[in-house]
Amino acid sequence: MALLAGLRVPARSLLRAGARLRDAALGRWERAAGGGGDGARSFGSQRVLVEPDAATGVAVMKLWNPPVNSLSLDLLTELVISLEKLENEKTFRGIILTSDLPGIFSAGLDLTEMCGRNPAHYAEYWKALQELWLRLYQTHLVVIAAINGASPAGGCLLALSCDYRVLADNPKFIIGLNETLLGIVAPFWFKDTMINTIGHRATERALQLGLLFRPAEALQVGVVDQVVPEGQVQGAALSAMTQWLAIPDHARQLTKSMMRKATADRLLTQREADIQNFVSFLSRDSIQKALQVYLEKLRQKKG
Ligand SMILES: CCCCC/C=C/C(=O)SCCNC(=O)CCNC(=O)[C@H](O)C(C)(C)COP(=O)(O)OP(=O)(O)OC[C@H]1O[C@@H](n2cnc3c(N)ncnc32)[C@H](O)[C@@H]1OP(=O)(O)O
Repeated sequence: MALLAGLRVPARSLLRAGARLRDAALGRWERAAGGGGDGARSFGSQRVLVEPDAATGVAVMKLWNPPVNSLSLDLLTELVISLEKLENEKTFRGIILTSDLPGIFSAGLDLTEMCGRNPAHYAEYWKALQELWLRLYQTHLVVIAAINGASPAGGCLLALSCDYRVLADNPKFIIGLNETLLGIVAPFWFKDTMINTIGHRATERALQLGLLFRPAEALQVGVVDQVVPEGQVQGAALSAMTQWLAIPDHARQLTKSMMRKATADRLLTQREADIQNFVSFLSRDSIQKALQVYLEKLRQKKG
């Protein structure tokens, strides 16, 4: 709780109010001044701020969906649009993906999109998630995750879909695919993305146990490539970017495609079936109950 003009106001409400104010003030991020170097203007949407630097060809993409950057339908849609926009600009060769919320990279899929809705909504939501993953995983741009906060489940998937991961060293910044802890199952393409990063055995253990790794463990198992002190994440990501961008684009892009195509194709060939699986899984009473109990626990945590 925080004290405001003699009233006791929950800290979270203040954060939300502040968030709304900032949103209004920035006019959906379309700031005339722009944050990018070389005269490039910031652009983006309500939940995704893009700071392009035309001089280096690198854009910093910041997630901002308070309170925890959960991957709501809106955020997924806005991410796809921002990514597509950068891909279509010849000037850009790399993206640093990070969060604009303190202490949170992304809390993963938005549980409120998965609870108490109708099958059509679940289908639309899952299709949007597939869309984002397919685009992020296969983009010809170099994408480096500057993970400056907790990154469970879908948040971890986002990071794993990038080319390189830098994590800030804070024991609260856990990362992993913890779906089993919620009584749900990580889909095959989440699993494949992790296998491609840390191997089969480490993935099997991580997925069955729903492991959320602290920075040192995440580095050891290979979920992230680098751990740096808090405050140095973006700088370290930019340094890593220099190395990636030193490679001729065509050679690196063809290699990326060669490494990732089979995994992406596996989803592409069964997209509709994957949506139907998700809808029917989520429509089970037992799953709805498990998700509601989990969400309730999260809500009561601070009480
Ligand atoms: C069925 C097929 C499988 C699909 C695959 C699923 C993938 C997923 O991604 S499922 C989502 C998994 N995510 C999690 O398990 C993370 C849950 N959240 C947390 O552990 C924590 O919130 C945190 C570590 C990310 C941040 O902690 P903290 O800063 O202490 O914030 P609070 O826990 O107090 O949460 C604040 C606020 O946000 C709500 N919330 C948290 N996570 C989610 C979420 N994933 N979706 C929707 N809402 C979320 C939380 O309930 C609080 O709400 P209020 O009480 O209304 O303020």
